Amino acid sequence: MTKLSVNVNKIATLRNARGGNVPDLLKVATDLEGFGAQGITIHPRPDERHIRYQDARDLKKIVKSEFNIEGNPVQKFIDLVLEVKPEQVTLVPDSVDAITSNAGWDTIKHKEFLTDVINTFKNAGIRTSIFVDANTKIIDGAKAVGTDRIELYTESYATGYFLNKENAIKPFIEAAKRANELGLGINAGHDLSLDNIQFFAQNIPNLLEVSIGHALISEALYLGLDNAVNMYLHRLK
Ligand SMILES: CC(=O)[C@@H](O)[C@H](O)COP(=O)(O)O
Ligand SMILES: NCC(=O)COP(=O)(O)O
Repeated sequence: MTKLSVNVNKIATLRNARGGNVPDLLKVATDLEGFGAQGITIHPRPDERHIRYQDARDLKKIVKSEFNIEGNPVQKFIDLVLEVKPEQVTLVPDSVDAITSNAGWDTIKHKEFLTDVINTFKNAGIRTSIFVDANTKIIDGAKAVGTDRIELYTESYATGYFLNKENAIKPFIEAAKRANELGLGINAGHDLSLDNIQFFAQNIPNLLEVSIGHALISEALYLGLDNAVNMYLHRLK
């Protein structure tokens, strides 16, 4: 079964727009779990434009499902993750000024750095995942740096889905096949939506987890959070 982890960055974006506590991020996270979400994901960015570092500490106290913290492992992020100790940390190579994540790791070029950071987190008992493109050489490199899992960066799948979904998913099937051969766990995320999730989950063997934020929160404006979560769970069965 593929777990659904809901990324609550957009709830924090909305809250920060007025500077108060509406919507209440902690209540939303608890309610999402009540609706069936099997994980909560956050991606604090250095400018704290949505998730604040304090949110990570506060969420840790109330999240009962799997807590996943994503981000670029700059020292401030590493310190936060080691303090909060989520179940999973996902390393993402995003630049400070990126609007959103826009690339996976070059696991060959950054082999030494990734090996070092992954060791630090694994020694602290935190499962590691690294954000990667669907490329078999990069997956081989992911194995070499010692990560427990990879998170497949699905933007190209989501963009290609409406043009030709068979073509769009091909590299992801290849990448997943290699990851399975190497014993790497497989997560996926970025621009997954109610439109494209079922085809993805049906075609990727041993897909352990998807983290979804932007589309799910947008869809919930029409459907409500409870319905949106349950529609994803139904498509992931
Ligand atoms: C790694 C990934 O794809 C997501 O975490 C995405 O980057 C969400 O971040 P934003 O909400 O800042 O776009
Ligand atoms: N890791 C991907 C994630 O958390 C959510 O990405 P998106 O659904 O907001 O594109």
